Amino acid sequence: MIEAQSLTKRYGDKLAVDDLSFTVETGRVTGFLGPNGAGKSTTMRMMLGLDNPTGGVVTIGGKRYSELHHPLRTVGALLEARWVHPNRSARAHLAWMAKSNKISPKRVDEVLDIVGLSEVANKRAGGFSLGMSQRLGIAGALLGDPEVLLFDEPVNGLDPEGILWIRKFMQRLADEGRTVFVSSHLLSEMALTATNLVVIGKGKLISQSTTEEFVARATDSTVKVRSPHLDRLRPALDRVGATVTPTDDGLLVAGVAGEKIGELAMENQATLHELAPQQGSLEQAFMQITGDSVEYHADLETESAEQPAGHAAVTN
Ligand SMILES: Nc1ncnc2c1ncn2[C@@H]1O[C@H](COP(=O)(O)OP(=O)(O)OP(=O)(O)O)[C@@H](O)[C@H]1O
Repeated sequence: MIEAQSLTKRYGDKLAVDDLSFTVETGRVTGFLGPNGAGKSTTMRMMLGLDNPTGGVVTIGGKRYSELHHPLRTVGALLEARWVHPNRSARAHLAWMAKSNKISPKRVDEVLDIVGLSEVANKRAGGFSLGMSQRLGIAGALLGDPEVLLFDEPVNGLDPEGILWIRKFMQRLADEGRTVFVSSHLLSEMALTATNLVVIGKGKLISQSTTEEFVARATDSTVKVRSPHLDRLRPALDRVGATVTPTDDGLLVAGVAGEKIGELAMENQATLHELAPQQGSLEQAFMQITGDSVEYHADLETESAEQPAGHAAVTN
């Protein structure tokens, strides 16, 4: 289990992580979600003792990183910029890591096999594709057979096959009883990968819950309404304080239950052609829960513009 308590990191004037408290459970994939600059990498660096908190503490299995006797046997990490000597083979790289961490050399071939790199084990890592490099990074993280694994934006830049592989692999690690904590700014990716979510924005905790709860909380109250008499219904909805968004063929109504909308329609003699609670996507939930956070909205727009088709169109 990972536990952050009032974790804070200040860089000069910039509060990168602001009084952040959350727990990450064993045997699950927990997504660490937030837009670029939210403080995810900084938090992960503090978990790994690569950065010192300005305040608060983060522990892994009850201990700070600096207190771990064999860190690599407790926590393995794949950080964004993983350095591998380009002329070294995958096997040589892992053998060097194993040696410097007093891990049996036998483990090198085991982890190469686990990540599916056995056939290219003697090839130069410099010639590896991004997907293969990520696998090599994961092999390194697994060397000490750790209970806890941290992945910082592991699918960034990967093709669909690479993304699928990482997703399944993380699920397998969690099924083995490990704690898997994975950061991403891709909400739709997290909806498919993580059962739990820790969501942050501007260094602060926004939400900690299961992915299902996170989506349900925001989307239960959104109802699609179609009616030939919207001119009569809309003012009534406004009067009860509903948030109304016009769509191509009707309205999306938030903040008022479907039953109440039905009653308002009857009272105002508006025929209803459709009254449908919406099963929202994680993106919608995110927008609702983060409210008017400009930073998030900007990020979501960029994201939907950048994501390949099929990757963005994921609902829960
Ligand atoms: N070494 C540093 N010195 C100064 N500011 C920093 C440093 N590292 C991070 N920051 C700032 O702290 C904030 C949080 O950055 P961080 O990289 O942790 O966010 P992130 O959520 O991981 O974003 P990204 O997805 O872009 O990596 C940002 O505003 C960043 O510019």
